[in-house]
Amino acid sequence: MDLFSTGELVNLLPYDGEVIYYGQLIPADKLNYYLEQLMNQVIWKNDEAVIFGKHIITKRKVAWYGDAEYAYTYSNTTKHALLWTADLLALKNLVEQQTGARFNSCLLNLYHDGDEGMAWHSDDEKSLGRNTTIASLSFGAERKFAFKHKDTKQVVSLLLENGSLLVMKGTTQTHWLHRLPKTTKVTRPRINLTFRTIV
Ligand SMILES: O=C(O)CCC(=O)C(=O)O
Ligand SMILES: [Fe+2]
Repeated sequence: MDLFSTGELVNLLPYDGEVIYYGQLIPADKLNYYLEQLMNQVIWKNDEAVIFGKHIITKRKVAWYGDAEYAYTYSNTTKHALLWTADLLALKNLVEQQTGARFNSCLLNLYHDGDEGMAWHSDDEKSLGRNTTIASLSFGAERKFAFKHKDTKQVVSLLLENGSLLVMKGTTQTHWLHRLPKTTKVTRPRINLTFRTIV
């Protein structure tokens, strides 16, 4: 999907939030460069969570970068941000230019293949404030992404292409869950960057 030719940006959600898919933001000749750099330069760790009192370590890998060494708590565990690398700063600037929003941190996820995903959740932590804007940049394998309304249970889904940008804003996190479903069809890795604002 190429939305730049028309300049048309549509809200994918029918109500109670705003989700905008910008299509491919990263030039095709830079996609492999970024995937390789992110794979090798980012300090990846297995994610940890405490769910129903149980300590869980995910196969998916995560990293957190930002303007400062923010402490960030989710899934009952606390992480500390590392300072931006040159590549991450370049990507942040590109995303800020495109969206007109400003971000001070980024949560990165590495899914080795379709056997790894992320369950239904909203990014509604207190540290993000109300009606936060989150910009999601994807590299590598194309994956399906879905939203589900918390009350009506309506589902909206789309494909996140290599080099694409998706923005969630307004009341999206209050009213909608989102997830990255697992799939047996994908055998290649995907890296996702979610630029956020810690308030
Ligand atoms: O991998 C993705 O596309 C989304 C990740 C996500 O929802 C998150 O990090 O909160
Ligand atoms: Fe999320």
